[in-house]
Amino acid sequence: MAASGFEGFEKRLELRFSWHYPARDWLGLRRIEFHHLERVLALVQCTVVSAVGNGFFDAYVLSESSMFVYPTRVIIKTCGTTQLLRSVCPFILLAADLGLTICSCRYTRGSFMFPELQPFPHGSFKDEVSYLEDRLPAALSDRKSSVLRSNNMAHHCWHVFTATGCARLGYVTGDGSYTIEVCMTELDRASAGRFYPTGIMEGCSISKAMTRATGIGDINPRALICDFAFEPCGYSMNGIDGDRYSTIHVTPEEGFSYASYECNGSVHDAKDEITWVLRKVAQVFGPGSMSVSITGVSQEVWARIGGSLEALALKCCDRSDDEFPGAGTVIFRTFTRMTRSETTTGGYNGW
Ligand SMILES: C[S@@+](CC[C@H](N)C(=O)[O-])C[C@H]1O[C@@H](n2cnc3c(N)ncnc32)[C@H](O)[C@@H]1O
Repeated sequence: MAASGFEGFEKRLELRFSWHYPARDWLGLRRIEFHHLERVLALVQCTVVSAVGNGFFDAYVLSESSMFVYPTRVIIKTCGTTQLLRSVCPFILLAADLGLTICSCRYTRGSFMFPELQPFPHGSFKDEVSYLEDRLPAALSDRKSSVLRSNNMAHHCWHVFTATGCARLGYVTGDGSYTIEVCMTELDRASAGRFYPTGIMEGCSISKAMTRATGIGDINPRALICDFAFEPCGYSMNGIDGDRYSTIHVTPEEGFSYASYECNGSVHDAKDEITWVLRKVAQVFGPGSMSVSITGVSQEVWARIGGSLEALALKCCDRSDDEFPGAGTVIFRTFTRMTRSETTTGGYNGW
């Protein structure tokens, strides 16, 4: 790995809100004026590079990853040396002005490639947790922080903090919805090379050409894609499909290559939909290592996903699960590319 480079691993924050009775309107947080969002993002140290919305939510591609604003939920994911947690207090205040009270907070991230470059409080998980503990209202009393470890790949640990106020604040769990977060490193060089603009792409939008040429556009053909190509390399996209979002961010530079995929879904979706999606994601990037974290699905769904990645020569080398009060179970798996001998001898080590 390079001594120093762009930090691809994102920090992700999800804040959910409930209405003060009797206030309620169908736009909720989507009423926050754009200049207020820009001020919050300035604190985090990133900007909006493009935006799209539908009847359910607004999706923003940021200079460092993405933000999704639903009527009662905001998801913000930022990479590099951004200070994501500085957005917590402003969002709580902006929501309060609209009659919304925070009822849950979830913060997740992988292990940084260059932790020494992270500004406070992101230099350590302990500082991040203290920062959140100090700023969240006491009513979010069910709290837990945990690091789900990968024994075989020390650089693929999953850091999770949750705080909920449960039913008394209107927070609902167990509705069958889930979120998948995928982090991939050591991207196949040919695949990573497609995220550098080339002369062949002249004459049409570079980002659209990347979406098409890489196969990203086929992951969910129903989704409206808002994509962005960085100079001299790099790519981000948000997909919107009804109330579902998906997002991909790519750092293609050799030595610290990284790509992430994230989407939300429901256990009531077609049985093999998520399996197909993850297979396609693995095919697009050809990662040497891949971690998958899911909140809200059963072990049975996991077994299907694992079997399908194995068929792409990715073996599960670690598993770690943890229960979070009021927030459900987080399942974390890490995979590595099989060696040639493992693929020929069927080296699958079980799920
Ligand atoms: C696509 S952005 C999104 C970050 C995402 N979390 C990731 O690393 O996969 C990161 C890539 O864009 C490149 N890049 C170029 N200009 C950038 C900018 N102003 N801000 C962030 N990334 C930029 C980086 O070198 C890197 O390859």
